[in-house]
Amino acid sequence: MIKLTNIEKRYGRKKILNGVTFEADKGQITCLIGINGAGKTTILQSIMGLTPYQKGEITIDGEKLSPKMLEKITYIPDTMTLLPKMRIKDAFQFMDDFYQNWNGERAKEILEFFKLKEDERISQLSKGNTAKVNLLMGLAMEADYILMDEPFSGIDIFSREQIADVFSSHLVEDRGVIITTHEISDIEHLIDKAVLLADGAVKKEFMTEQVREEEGKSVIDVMREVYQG
Ligand SMILES: Nc1ncnc2c1ncn2[C@@H]1O[C@H](COP(=O)(O)OP(=O)(O)OP(=O)(O)O)[C@@H](O)[C@H]1O
Repeated sequence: MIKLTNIEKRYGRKKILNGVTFEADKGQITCLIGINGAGKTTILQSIMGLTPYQKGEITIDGEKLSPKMLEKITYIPDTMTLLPKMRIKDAFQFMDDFYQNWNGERAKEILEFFKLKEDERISQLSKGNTAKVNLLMGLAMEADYILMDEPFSGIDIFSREQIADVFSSHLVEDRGVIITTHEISDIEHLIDKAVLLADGAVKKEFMTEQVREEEGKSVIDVMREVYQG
């Protein structure tokens, strides 16, 4: 489990996170939901130790962040980090050379799933295919937890559907996934837990199925109550 307790984060004098507390379990997809600037990326970066926070605690399977614990997590940012000149197969080779927990078989499996060709150059990928390659690079790492920043943002409906299919496949099954979004409607059916953010804090955290079954509400219904009510 990834557990955040009372995380406070400032950029200069501006408080971005003001006591963020939530948990993300293995075997579940947890979705951080909030408007642009709510602090979603900052939360993922804090978990990864990429940005310092001033107060609070983050633990992974009960232990504090350390380089060893970070091996359990893979972070998929919302921007392409591979060199534009590379072909997909070069990226695979690079990962194989430098990362012990790179699973080349799985990378090829996902490549086929997305119907991408390993000869394609990173610079020539469409926006949707860029998102798919980003996702692929993260999912092919042997990690217990996957953090993904806006994996569905700005891409067409067909690419979104393909990406959604990966989320409900064995490629994600046992892992703990945290994804961020400011647009829940397309992915509501995929997520197990929703964490609603506003004003630097968690306004509500709930299991989507429980709320659906016990209260007959969708995630969007709950969002309306929290953000507009
Ligand atoms: N390096 C930085 N220096 C100063 N302020 C920053 C920095 N990075 C982010 N911020 C501010 O922190 C706040 C939260 O940003 P963050 O990117 O975490 O939000 P977000 O919820 O991921 O937004 P989006 O949906 O647009 O990606 C914003 O007000 C942003 O301007």
